[in-house]
Amino acid sequence: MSASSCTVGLPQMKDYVLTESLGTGTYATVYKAVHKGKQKGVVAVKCIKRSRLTVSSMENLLTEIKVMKQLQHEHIVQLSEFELVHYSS
Ligand SMILES: Nc1ncnc2c1ncn2[C@@H]1O[C@H](COP(=O)(O)OP(=O)(O)OP(=O)(O)O)[C@@H](O)[C@H]1O
Repeated sequence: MSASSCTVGLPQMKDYVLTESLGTGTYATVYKAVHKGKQKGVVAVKCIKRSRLTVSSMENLLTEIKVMKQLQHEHIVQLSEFELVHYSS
């Protein structure tokens, strides 16, 4: 899959170019992205809207990240990394 050159309005990340939206959930939008260094190829980047998080949903999210980091299974998406980025939408 190739990266689109039009990324206006998409969150900017240091190591990834976000190319298109894949879907939106309660707290986040998930984008297709390409690793700039090409080592990781095409990935899904989940961008969580901080303004939508309550204290308890933030705690749930941190627990989810902790658990996802430990899971390794062929039928479960592998969490690669977690990064805190500020952007205006
Ligand atoms: N790894 C992925 N690859 C491709 N698309 C994805 C991936 N993860 C999520 N998506 C898409 O993005 C959407 C939003 O995902 P997200 O995890 O934010 O919410 P959800 O779990 O679907 O819903 P909710 O948070 O409301 O329970 C999904 O419904 C799916 O369409």
